[in-house]
Amino acid sequence: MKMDIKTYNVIAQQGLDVFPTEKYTVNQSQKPTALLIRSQDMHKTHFGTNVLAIARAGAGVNNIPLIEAANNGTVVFNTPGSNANAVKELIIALLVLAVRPVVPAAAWAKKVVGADVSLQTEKGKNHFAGTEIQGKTLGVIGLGNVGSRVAQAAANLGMRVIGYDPYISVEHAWKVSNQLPRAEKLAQLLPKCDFVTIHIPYTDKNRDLITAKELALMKDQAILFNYSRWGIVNEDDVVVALNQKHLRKYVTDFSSNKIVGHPKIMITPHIGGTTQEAETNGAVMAAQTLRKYLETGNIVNSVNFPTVEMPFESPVRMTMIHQNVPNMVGRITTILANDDINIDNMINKSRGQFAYTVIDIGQQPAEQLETLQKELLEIPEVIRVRVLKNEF
Ligand SMILES: NC(=O)c1ccc[n+]([C@@H]2O[C@H](COP(=O)([O-])OP(=O)(O)OC[C@H]3O[C@@H](n4cnc5c(N)ncnc54)[C@H](O)[C@@H]3O)[C@@H](O)[C@H]2O)c1
Ligand SMILES: O=C(O)[C@H](O)COP(=O)(O)O
Repeated sequence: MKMDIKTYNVIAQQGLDVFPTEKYTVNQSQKPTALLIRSQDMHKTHFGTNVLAIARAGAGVNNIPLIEAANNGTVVFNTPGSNANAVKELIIALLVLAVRPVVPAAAWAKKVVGADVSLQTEKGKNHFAGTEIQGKTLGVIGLGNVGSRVAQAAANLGMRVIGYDPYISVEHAWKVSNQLPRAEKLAQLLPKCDFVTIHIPYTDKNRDLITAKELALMKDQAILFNYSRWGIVNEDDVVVALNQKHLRKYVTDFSSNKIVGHPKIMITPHIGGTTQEAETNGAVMAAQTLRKYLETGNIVNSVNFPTVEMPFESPVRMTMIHQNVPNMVGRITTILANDDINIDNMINKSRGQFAYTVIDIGQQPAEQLETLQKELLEIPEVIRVRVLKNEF
């Protein structure tokens, strides 16, 4: 039977082309095998136990209930870095647009008409003087895929850059230049910066990271950019800081009733990752990750399960999603031993309260595999058991 992939949001065709039609259908079943999504709010969208995996083409996964999905036996993936360049380029453009009145100048120039249009337009330039970003200080909160690129690009343009990321991964720590000054605390970064840009995930910990207290620490007339998510910046406090003429501008990808229409707030409609290149990268990466998991059980780029990669060399593979409690491997292998099944290869890894075990075995009659699957599912802590046939 073919596996069905259900899509939500706009998914680039190049991503859908990753699924060969001999094995997959797209949006053809009421009970899809997996979901391929972008910002669809999965907290409000029901997905059944038929859903083995959800791939988010993009970075942010606050739209997906990760623990509930794991308890449902659903592995969730994202596509780290797939749209980071798109966001980087936009932030650089917005930094310039925040200090050069390009948009109002162009709007004004459009309205100048008449025989002496060239002269009149030229005369108007004095009303549209700006400043430069070179030599100014940019604070970058979060030095992951987006933040590290923004920091490097801004430094290349002659800005002084200060980074802040107390949780930086080893991978990103290597990517960020060791010349980049880092703040140990947010309170050290904020008073030094003319611009502050935020590139962190929305989590419970990061809710209201920027409130009146942090805004008060910012330099007078500083400009704040939020291209991360709603909720990280307290909008009531931002409006107060703008009205008190302390903060100069707030530039964000996320609109709301609290900020829309404010003269010092520039809002874009969540377009940070909306370029053809980023949409293609994300869709292809998500689709490839899904295929790998569906066909081999291997997990890469998951946000609720550990990375588990083992070459699929035996005729049959059993994968088990279970709670991370003692003696699971013992109980699983005892069932196999009782059924007289020899293990060719196995791996077990955990992440938080969940774990994943992969066991490769020789060819077995279909009925025996069915019985084995049932027996393994009888272990109360086992959430899902899959049996995969090696097709290569
Ligand atoms: N506007 C858009 O279209 C758009 C596009 C891409 C990403 N995003 C948002 O930006 C976020 C970051 O994207 P990314 O690809 O760089 O993710 P990433 O996972 O590569 O990097 C996030 C970084 O933030 C750091 N971090 C977490 N909490 C922090 C905190 N309190 N202070 C400082 N650093 C902290 C982490 O250690 C990590 O290095 C995403 O989660 C998403 O919400 C938005
Ligand atoms: O987290 C992300 O990757 C961005 O916010 C992009 O979201 P989108 O795929 O809905 O444009």
